[in-house]
Amino acid sequence: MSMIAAFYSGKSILITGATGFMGKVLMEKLFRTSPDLKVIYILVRPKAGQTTQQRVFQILNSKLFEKVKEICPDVHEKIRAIYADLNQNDFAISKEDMQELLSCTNIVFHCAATVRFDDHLRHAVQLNVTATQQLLIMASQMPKLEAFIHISTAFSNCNLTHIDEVIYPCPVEPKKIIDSMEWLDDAIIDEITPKLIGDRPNTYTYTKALGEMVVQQESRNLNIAIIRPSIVGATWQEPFPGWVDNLNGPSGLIIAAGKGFLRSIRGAPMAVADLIPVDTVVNLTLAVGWYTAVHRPKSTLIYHCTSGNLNPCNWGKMGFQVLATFEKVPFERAFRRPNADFTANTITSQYWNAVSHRAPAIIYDFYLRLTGRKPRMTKIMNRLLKTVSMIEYFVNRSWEWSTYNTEMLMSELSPEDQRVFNFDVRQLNWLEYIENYVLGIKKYLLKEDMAGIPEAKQHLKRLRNIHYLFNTALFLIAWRLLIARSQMARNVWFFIVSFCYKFLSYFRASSTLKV
Ligand SMILES: CCCCCCCCCCCCCCCCCCCCCCCCCC(=O)SCCNC(=O)CCNC(=O)[C@H](O)C(C)(C)COP(=O)(O)OP(=O)(O)OC[C@H]1O[C@@H](n2cnc3c(N)ncnc32)[C@H](O)[C@@H]1OP(=O)(O)O
Ligand SMILES: NC(=O)C1=CN([C@@H]2O[C@H](COP(=O)(O)OP(=O)(O)OC[C@H]3O[C@@H](n4cnc5c(N)ncnc54)[C@H](OP(=O)(O)O)[C@@H]3O)[C@@H](O)[C@H]2O)C=CC1
Repeated sequence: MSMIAAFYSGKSILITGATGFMGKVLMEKLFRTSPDLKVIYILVRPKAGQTTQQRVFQILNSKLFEKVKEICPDVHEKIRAIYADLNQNDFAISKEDMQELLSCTNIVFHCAATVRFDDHLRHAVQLNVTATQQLLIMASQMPKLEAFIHISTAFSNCNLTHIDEVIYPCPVEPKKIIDSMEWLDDAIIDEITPKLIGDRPNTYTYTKALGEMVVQQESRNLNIAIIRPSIVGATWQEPFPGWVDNLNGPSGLIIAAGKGFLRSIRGAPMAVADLIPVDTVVNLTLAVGWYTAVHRPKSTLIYHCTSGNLNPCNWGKMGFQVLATFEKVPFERAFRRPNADFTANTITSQYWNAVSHRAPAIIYDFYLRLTGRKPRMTKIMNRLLKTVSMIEYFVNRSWEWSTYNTEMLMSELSPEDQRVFNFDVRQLNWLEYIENYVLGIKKYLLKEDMAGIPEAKQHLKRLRNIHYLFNTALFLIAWRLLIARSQMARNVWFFIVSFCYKFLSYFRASSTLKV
């Protein structure tokens, strides 16, 4: 019997960010391994015209929860969706709901965050810092609370190259930042943002670092742990391989490459691609919840959930495998044939941006205009290039994260728990994982049918022919213009033509002699 699964039985668990990528996988695993848990409270806001209940209904009816519904048929009754907006005071939770949360919660998993790299500092601070502080104040009023698990990111200290499982202080105290966000206007915040974030690349990593400091400062006598995952990707094994439902991290860029929009990224092929499957992160999170509650470590432990030091894979290898998978299972209706590359050189990268990204978009928009349609490709390309510029920081560097606490925890687990809550990335086969990731993107994100693969391959063949035809035409036009203008080009041209003529005459003569 798994000790971790048994621990969560009968428990009331509060999850923030349960409608997000990681939150859904966390809920799924909890229900699947501990179907006897008492209740999962989730803080949800209405979104995109859906009420909180409709959102929960949609999640439970998704492919991800198919297995859960077999194992835990009353899953609908065990989820209690509580209306909440983490941007508001007291999260806008009603008095009755707040009372219930405070008196019943045993474990808190705090996953909610804004993960946008370019979020305005005010909003990023509100969600990643102030909301964390408020949640900790709530947690301190929960008499039955056994553990509070905060999800941070391995990149919260990406300004360093070697990162230990400790909290590094930021120059300005989080409380001062929180206070200043209340009275500074947007223009001034915009001005001071680069100075505040310093050598971090964006407001996301900066506010996640502040969030960790808040956790440390507000921990009081709570049992707290922090998990720092690196780049979270599709599921490795559970509940099935390749599940993914958003465009964050590499997923959106894999689509862009597979559809032929993305042809080049300024990135170092040898830099470590520190990806970590979402089910691995969830397994570690649940193991940490158990360990923190049962063993009550004296201080707040930080767990790095990374792959680089135990089982490294670099961007070059990853990109190569992504492209190899496109050969077998191409995406439908590609704009161009997938053929992306990592370029370390800035000038080469700018050249490819102009030739392989912007020029085809302009030509395609011209074609759309000619055929009476609305041009859209330049807009798509600009957005893609903006996204690429934001991730460049992460694909041009390697980091080293120490994983002592994570390895210590692994050794504390029973063999059964090591199997059920496996977070040992040494067992991960990258080539298989990446192939399943690409397949998962095709199935669960793009919702493309496998039956369409022959047609997709046919389409790629047509694109290849158009590409050859286009290049030949372009070459002939350029050559024709050149020989019209330059004597030297004309000389070269006559030389080639006479050489070919002599070559052919020689062969004709020698074959006649043989006969
Ligand atoms: C030898 C051979 C080699 C061969 C090589 C071949 C290569 C082979 C191929 C490639 C292989 C692998 C590649 C490697 C990649 C590495 C990734 C590393 C990531 C590292 C992250 C690490 C950080 C730490 C991790 C963490 O801790 S946190 C998680 C990370 N957080 C995020 O990933 C949020 C990002 N996003 C945003 O920051 C915002 O999205 C924003 C982008 C500002 C836009 O913002 P905005 O312009 O306002 O517009 P949106 O409304 O947001 O979106 C507007 C439109 O763009 C869409 N779109 C949103 N996103 C993305 C996205 N990603 N990718 C694509 N599209 C996206 C959205 O669908 C909407 O499309 P539409 O619906 O309009 O059609
Ligand atoms: N994805 C990754 O690569 C990595 C993620 N992380 C961390 O993991 C955690 C989970 O990330 P992930 O699941 O990928 O992120 P998602 O963007 O998928 O999910 C974010 C969650 O936070 C919720 N949320 C955001 N704003 C509010 C709000 N105002 N009120 C209530 N809920 C809100 C979202 O709700 P809604 O659905 O309503 O928007 C959603 O449930 C985050 O803390 C992130 O920093 C760390 C490393 C890597």
